[in-house]
Amino acid sequence: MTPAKTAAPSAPVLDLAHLTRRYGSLTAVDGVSLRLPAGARHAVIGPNGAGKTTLLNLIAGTDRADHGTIALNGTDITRTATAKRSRLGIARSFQQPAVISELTVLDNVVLAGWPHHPKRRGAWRSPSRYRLHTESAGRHLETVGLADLAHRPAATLSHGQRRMLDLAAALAGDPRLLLLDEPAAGLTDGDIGRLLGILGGLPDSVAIILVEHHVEVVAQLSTSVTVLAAGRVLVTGPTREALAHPEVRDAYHNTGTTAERARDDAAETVAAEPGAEDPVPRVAGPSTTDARG
Ligand SMILES: Nc1ncnc2c1ncn2[C@@H]1O[C@H](COP(=O)(O)OP(=O)(O)OP(=O)(O)O)[C@@H](O)[C@H]1O
Repeated sequence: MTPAKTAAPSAPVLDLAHLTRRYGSLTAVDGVSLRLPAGARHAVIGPNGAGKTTLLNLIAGTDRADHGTIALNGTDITRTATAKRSRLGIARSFQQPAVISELTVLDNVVLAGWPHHPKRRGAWRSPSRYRLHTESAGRHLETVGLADLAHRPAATLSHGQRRMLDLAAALAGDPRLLLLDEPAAGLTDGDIGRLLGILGGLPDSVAIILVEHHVEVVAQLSTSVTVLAAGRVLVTGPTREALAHPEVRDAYHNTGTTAERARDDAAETVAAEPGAEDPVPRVAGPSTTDARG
């Protein structure tokens, strides 16, 4: 009997090699290599149009790379369909929360978790199976603080609550890798505090890649950062060092208002940390970058 092929225990949760995506003459993602260990808390930042969302799309499978490879837990998924990637453990939230307003809060999460459930067949025909789905969905709503609103139509939620529901839906498949696209966008300070608490409380079994302009969120949640500029990796390294890197500040300084704000936030955040006056910058070259923080 041939033993089943299993990934080595040390296999990174995600291994991107020379990932490239072109749209006509524009190279949106340009030779990005990145290796993330299990349980990583990794942020991707950069100016508008740097290729951050495109990178998430390539990892999730909603867009295809022209060149390069993607491995999840040691398995090549470069050509794997989006739905299968999702069943393999990749989940994502969107810049605009993907919430179905006509459904209840609970049923949004039930629906998101349904393709992942071992007893998914016939869920809508069997009350007992539907109950299994709702129990699991209820736990995710508790995680994001929406359990009390489970039976309300999603249409009645505030923007912040819709973001939390989108997060609960992403968690519904018990992902190994969670891709978050600007989860703090449009949130109040109170909502951002709640978001930080929720994401900070997720178990290490869930690795997170966070695309975020809000640098305080990046500084608090991530242990490592990749800075993209024009599709290329400008810097990858431990969060404090990456945010303090002079090229990062320059890159942000030369772009629009969001980037300038992020630069200023970064400077303040870094300055507030002990030893911040001694950053040890590390610039990533074109070779694979290990993002252990
Ligand atoms: N489907 C597409 N067709 C053509 N060009 C695209 C497509 N998707 C993205 N682009 C272009 O690729 C570049 C990278 O876009 P992307 O959305 O990944 O940047 P981003 O870093 O996420 O920006 P933002 O911070 O504004 O969300 C941009 O110039 C964008 O206009």
